[in-house]
Formats: sequence, C-alpha cells, structure tokens
Amino acid sequence: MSDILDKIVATKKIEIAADLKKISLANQRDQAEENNRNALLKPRGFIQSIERKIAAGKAGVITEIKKASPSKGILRENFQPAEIAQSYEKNGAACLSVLTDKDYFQGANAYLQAARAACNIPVLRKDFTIDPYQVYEARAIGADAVLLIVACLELNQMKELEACAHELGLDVLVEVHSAPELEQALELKTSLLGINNRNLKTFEVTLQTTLSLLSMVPTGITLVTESGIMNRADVQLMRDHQINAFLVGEAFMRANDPGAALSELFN
Ligand SMILES: O=P(O)(O)OC[C@@H](O)[C@@H](O)c1c[nH]c2ccccc12
Repeated sequence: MSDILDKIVATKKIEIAADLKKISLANQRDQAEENNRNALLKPRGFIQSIERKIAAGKAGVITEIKKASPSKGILRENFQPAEIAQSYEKNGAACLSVLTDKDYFQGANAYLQAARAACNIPVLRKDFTIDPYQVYEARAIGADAVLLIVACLELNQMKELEACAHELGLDVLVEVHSAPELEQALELKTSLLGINNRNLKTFEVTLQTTLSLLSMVPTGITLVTESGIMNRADVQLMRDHQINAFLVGEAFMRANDPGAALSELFN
C-alpha cells in the first residue's frame, strides 16, 4: 500500500471512532433527559438523604453493593443486588453505592438498575469517572449521584464533570485521600466530600486518614468517612469527632444478611 493510502485509512479510523463516540453520547443524553421526565427515574436527592439522617441525630450511611474488589477478591458469592438494596433500605441506610466497574470490581450497570428499582433511596454510581460520557451514562441508567476521585482527575476536568452532573440533576461525591487533594476538592461546588481511608496505591487502610484531614474541612461541607469501617468501635471513634456520614462496603458484603449487619453496626 502507498504511504498516502496508509495515512488516509489511519485518519479515517480516528474519524469513525470520534463519530461513534458522538452518536453514543447523544443517545445517552437523550436517555438521561427522558429519565428526568419519568417520575420513577427522577433524581432522588443523594446529599439531601444523608443530611436528613444527620439532622435527625442518626448516622448517614451510604451502604455499598460490591461483589469483589482488587484488594480483597470476591467479597460475596451469593450476590443479589435487588435483595441487598431492600435489606439496606429496611435497616435505615441513607443511600446506596453500587460498583459498576467490570474489570476490577466485577460490577455492572445492570446491578445499579436492579438495586435502584428495588428501593426508594438514592444511588451513587461508584465508578472511575473520567469523561462526560460516563456522567450521561450514569443518569441514563438511573443513578442519583456520581463519584469524582481527585487522584485521577485534573481540576478543570473535575469542574467540567461536576457541571455536567449538576446540569443533569445529579449530586456529586468528591473523594480525596490527602491534604493537597482536599484543597483541590474544595474548588468544586459540591458540599459532599469523601475522605477515603484506603490508599488506592498501596491498599493500606487507616481511619487516621480521616482524622488527620478533619481540621481542613470547612463548615457547610458534609464529610463522609470512606472504607475500613468494620466494627462499632470504628463508628464510635468517628462519631466522637462529629463525623456522621459513612461509606461502608466490605463489612456488609461479607455478612449473611447485609441489612442486619448495618443495623448491628449503627443501632
Ligand atoms: O469496603 P469498604 O472498606 O467498607 O469500603 C467501601 C468504599 O469506601 C470503597 O469501596 C471505595 C471508596 N472509594 C472507592 C473508589 C473506587 C472503588 C471503591 C471505593
């Protein structure tokens, strides 16, 4: 083949990929907008649901639905998202977090859809959001909030993704693990800030991460302590520091009855 023909074909492939991306983005946007008009799929107010629990003197617990994780492998063999969602709701969860990442967490969009349809509480799409396409997709599958992880985004990208989420009526949970990341997170509009106690590079978990960053969190921000909450002493330690919102996965996923485990941990 001639050089020029090679070049034209290579350019053509890029052009087609870009066109396909545009088409699927438009489809997701249409679906997202249709969902916003459908009473069953309207955003449920993720932040509001947490704040309501806290205002009532309770813990605002985001209960997670995840089958596996890169650090722990399979957490739950008998994995039924709809049943788990109902059990969480019945036992006082403020919100759900559902992993949709396939390759590392064995998640699926279908799990989020099944979980949300089975309950009335808001649902976070737990994934690694790096492109507006995923925000439209989140709304298209019925999510009420998306996660933005500061460690994998530039500030301008985060702002773009947040604006996109807010335009669609989605709430944003911004996640940090260090002081510089926390400073970046405060550049966003969202009032929901997660401190991940797990270091995503080493998988090491310590609740000291939350405690050490606490003084940097301004009033008006709802702080969620994420990962490694395993027992009542962990919960008490956090509550002793006026931390009232929690994201918990493993402790519930390993339990026979996740809702009963929620109730034992917090009631
Ligand atoms: O299972 P744990 O230790 O209770 O953690 C839940 C949640 O915090 C964790 O799954 C998580 C926090 N941030 C994430 C980002 C991506 C994937 C997963 C996560």
